[in-house]
Amino acid sequence: MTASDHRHELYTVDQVRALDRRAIDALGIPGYELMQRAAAAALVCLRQHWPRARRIAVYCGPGNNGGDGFLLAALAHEAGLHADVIALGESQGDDAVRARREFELGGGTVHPWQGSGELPLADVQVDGLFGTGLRRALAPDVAQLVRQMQARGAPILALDVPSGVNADTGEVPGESVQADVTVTFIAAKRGLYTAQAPGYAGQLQLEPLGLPESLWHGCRADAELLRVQTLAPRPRQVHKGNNGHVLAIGGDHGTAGAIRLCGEAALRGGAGLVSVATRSEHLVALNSARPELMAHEVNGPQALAPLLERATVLALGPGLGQGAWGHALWLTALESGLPLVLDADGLNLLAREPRQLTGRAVLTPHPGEAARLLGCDTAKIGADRFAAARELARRYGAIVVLKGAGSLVAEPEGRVAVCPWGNPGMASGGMGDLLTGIIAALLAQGCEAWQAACLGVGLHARAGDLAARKGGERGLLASDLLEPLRLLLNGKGA
Ligand SMILES: NC(=O)C1=CN([C@@H]2O[C@H](COP(=O)(O)OP(=O)(O)OC[C@H]3O[C@@H](n4cnc5c(N)ncnc54)[C@H](OP(=O)(O)O)[C@@H]3O)[C@@H](O)[C@H]2O)[C@@H](O)CC1
Ligand SMILES: Nc1ncnc2c1ncn2[C@@H]1O[C@H](COP(=O)(O)OP(=O)(O)O)[C@@H](O)[C@H]1O
Ligand SMILES: [K+]
Repeated sequence: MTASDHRHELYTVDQVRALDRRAIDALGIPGYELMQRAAAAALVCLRQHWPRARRIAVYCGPGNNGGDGFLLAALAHEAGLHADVIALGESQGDDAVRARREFELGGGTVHPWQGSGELPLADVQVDGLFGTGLRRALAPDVAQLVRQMQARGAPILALDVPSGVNADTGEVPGESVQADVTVTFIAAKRGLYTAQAPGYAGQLQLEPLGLPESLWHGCRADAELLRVQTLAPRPRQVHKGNNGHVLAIGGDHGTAGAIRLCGEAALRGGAGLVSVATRSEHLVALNSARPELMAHEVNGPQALAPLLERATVLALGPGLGQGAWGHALWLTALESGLPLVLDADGLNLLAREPRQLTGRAVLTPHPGEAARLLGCDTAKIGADRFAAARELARRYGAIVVLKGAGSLVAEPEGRVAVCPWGNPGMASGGMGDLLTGIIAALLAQGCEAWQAACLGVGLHARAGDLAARKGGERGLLASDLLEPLRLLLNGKGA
């Protein structure tokens, strides 16, 4: 295995620092050498993305991220590019000071940033302000610089991390550079893939800097990136009874759409049979819109009982409401002990009446629902989505999908996977109902809860990307994902 095989592993900032230290102390590669390798890799990346660039402007902060910037500017200058360097204050630390001197010895001039002023013209701007050392929101004068860089309009290559993004959590506590490309060094930082970071990192490129495999021995990643996965082909002789029977429960007065989308997604996700337990007024519409769904009038727990006997998996919550009807069905469904996906009001009821879930259970909260389940505010969830997802999984004894850009899948023992797909077109009503149905269908076909959640989240997000590629992000409807979902599930359309 080579270092490049670690690109699906995600690390915390502390872990990346430990890897840096190990490269220096155990492998004997000086920090300055790593900085030189980072600068050289970044210049290659810059020239690959912008082969016609002749003038670059490099913005350097006081730490080692700035050091990377100075050395990149020195290399660019040697290669015949015009490189302007703008520095935030004095450089700190031996390597950064030496890098700055190297640039100056090569004939370069460093322009200190005075808090205001014109920025140089450039074909590409390089962000070497802050990397993994960012510890707080950018100060007003730095935020002003970032706004001016952005207003310049030239594309931005961020070194290691877009300045302003917390590489551990993906949180952006104030202003941040919005990069077109981020070239990140040695190991993938987990925070670049979730929360607000995906909106700032642009295209992510990992450069392992030629470090040997032995660097990773004994260093476990904190999380992993989801990979493209599909199910094995179906055996020729299967019948519908082999593919499970999903019972979708929900659709109180006025919310028929949620349970219909969930049921349709379960069908398109490959469940053998899908029943819907809902209010009587929805039956005609459900039957005529999607005759393959078996819609049942359920007035209360007694009518639910025979449906529970036939079901193998439950999708509990879309449009369920939190009134007496929804609550009674929720209790009866949970008591059945069937494998289930719990979403929407199914989660809100769980927040009201907390309990450990047993057996195969997947919870799919968005940050608002997650906050209710943990008894905190939504901002706290966004401040560390990794911690929130892990705590939810532990507290409720279930697999948890924390939705939103860079959805996380967490299990009670602490394993976390991050979804690199999906797009802002998916920020529209009904998308979550679809995910519930897909995961339920995968459980029904025999997947374990972790596998169903990972595969379901990946298929849902990739279906969203495929649908958006066809017609654009704005105006994307949840039901537009159903056809691409079917293609991807069968290994087509990628
Ligand atoms: N080590 C290695 O082997 C390798 C490291 N590499 C590179 O080094 C980077 C990490 O370097 P780093 O640790 O020096 O941190 P960096 O991101 O430059 O920032 C620290 C400085 O910023 C300051 N500061 C922080 N937040 C601030 C704020 N909001 N507003 C204002 N100031 C703020 C902070 O000040 P302090 O908080 O200490 O007061 C300190 O002065 C890494 O991302 C990669 O690019 C590569 O070369 C490969 C090998
Ligand atoms: N900006 C985005 N990038 C990627 N995925 C997104 C984005 N916005 C929403 N999604 C996905 O769409 C789904 C929305 O779910 P949810 O908020 O429960 O919607 P609803 O309640 O309307 O069904 C989630 O799977 C979420 O991860
Ligand atoms: K940076």
